[in-house]
Amino acid sequence: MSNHQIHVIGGGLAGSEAAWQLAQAGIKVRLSEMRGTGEMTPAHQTDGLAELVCSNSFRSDDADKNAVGLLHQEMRRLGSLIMDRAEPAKVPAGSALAVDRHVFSDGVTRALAEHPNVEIVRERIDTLPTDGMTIVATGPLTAAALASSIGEAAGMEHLAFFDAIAPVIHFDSIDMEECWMANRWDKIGPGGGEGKDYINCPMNKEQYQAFVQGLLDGEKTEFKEWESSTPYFEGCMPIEVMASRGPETLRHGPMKPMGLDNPKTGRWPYAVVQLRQDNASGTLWNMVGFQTKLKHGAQVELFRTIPGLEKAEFARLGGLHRNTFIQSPKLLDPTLRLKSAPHIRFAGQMTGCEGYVESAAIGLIAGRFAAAEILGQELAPPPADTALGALLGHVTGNVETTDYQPMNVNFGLFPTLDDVKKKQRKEAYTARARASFGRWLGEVVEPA
Ligand SMILES: Cc1cc2nc3c(=O)[nH]c(=O)nc-3n(C[C@H](O)[C@H](O)[C@H](O)COP(=O)(O)OP(=O)(O)OC[C@H]3O[C@@H](n4cnc5c(N)ncnc54)[C@H](O)[C@@H]3O)c2cc1C
Repeated sequence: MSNHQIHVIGGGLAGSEAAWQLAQAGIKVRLSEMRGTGEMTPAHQTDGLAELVCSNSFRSDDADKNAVGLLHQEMRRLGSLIMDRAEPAKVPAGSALAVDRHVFSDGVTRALAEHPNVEIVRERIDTLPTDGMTIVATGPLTAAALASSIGEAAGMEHLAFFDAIAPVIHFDSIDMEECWMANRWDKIGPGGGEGKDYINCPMNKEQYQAFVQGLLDGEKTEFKEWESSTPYFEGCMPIEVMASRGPETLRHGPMKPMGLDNPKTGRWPYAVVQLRQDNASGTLWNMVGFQTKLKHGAQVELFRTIPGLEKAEFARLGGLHRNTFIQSPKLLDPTLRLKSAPHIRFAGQMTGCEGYVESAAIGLIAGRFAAAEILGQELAPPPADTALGALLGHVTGNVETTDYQPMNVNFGLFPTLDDVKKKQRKEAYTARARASFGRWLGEVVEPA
């Protein structure tokens, strides 16, 4: 079958889902996957499509109280292959959806191999196609030649080789009695304002020393050899690496107290942890300079010792891995097409979503957008108050971020519901999303 109508590059979570959506819409797909030719990414271990490279969990399956559970539900309503093949591969994991990774990957591979509209070709693609409709879904570990071809098309400065990420916290879990808003030296930023852009969490000497010790002692994620060859970005050094350089290093770096008068004491604290607004609505706040490779459990335990963050809820925890992603809000249009070359769409983690489910979800909607385009139909993006719409908004720039970084789906990406009591807010978000998603589905034209 060489008369394909679309070329999907990468048979991971996103590419498999995109290919499935297209095939189900009656479109002939060529799906190129380099594994199976003797090539391997540094993290994959098999030739199977949609291989899960690390944990075997799709996280919470609770569609009433959890944003990723809601995303599962929306994907199921759209006939997701990933969600469908997860079902028979399920292993017990409480309220989470976890799978036997081999059963799961075999199921996805078989479904695509048996589909009459899909041709799976084991080949490595080294350059972005100059014509023909294409979806690029080659993931965070995109092979080097294609990564540099993408860099040329996207502008090299837009292709990030990402290393460390800092945690992001839900605003309504921060104790603002303990913290205060201020800029260093009360400086007014370029965007104007009152010089009160940052949330500052004060520490005394004992708290600081215990915190530094906690960083040094905390359990770290071990990295494979390949990660040691990926250089850190300037200014993106993991915090525990800085802490290991000396007890005062952090007090002269990201935890510097200078110019930050605590209104309770009228003096600078011994050290300060600063949080910077991460989204336009102010529901998410980023821990400035706190990129880390501490294990997730160790991060939660240690960061909750910071005054004001005792009850912090994390929208994202810090992490470190090689990650190729593009500055999607700048480069892509609302249907994930590269503005400078609209025959190319991007999908999956390449677009700056984070996680298996999110990558598959962006693959799903990229497949649907491409199918609609080929069939001459209109497909409006899902509404911003649905999980899929909120995630797509993060990727395509409907939600403004001060610094575009990969992110899991979470309620902080949804339009706010301030008039609902905090206890009932999660259910209110999901109820609103379900109604909105249902209305949108009503408008989606399914192919005959
Ligand atoms: C080390 C590591 C650990 C992770 N752990 C987790 C975790 O525990 N939980 C979680 O939710 N997420 C995790 N992630 C994130 C996870 O990888 C992604 O969320 C998800 O797999 C991305 O889906 P994707 O389809 O975008 O990319 P992938 O699933 O990586 O698929 C991309 C595919 O493209 C292929 N490919 C690459 N280059 C080419 C080329 N030039 N030509 C042809 N094919 C190519 C690859 O072989 C691969 O099959 C981890 C990521 C990494 C790197």
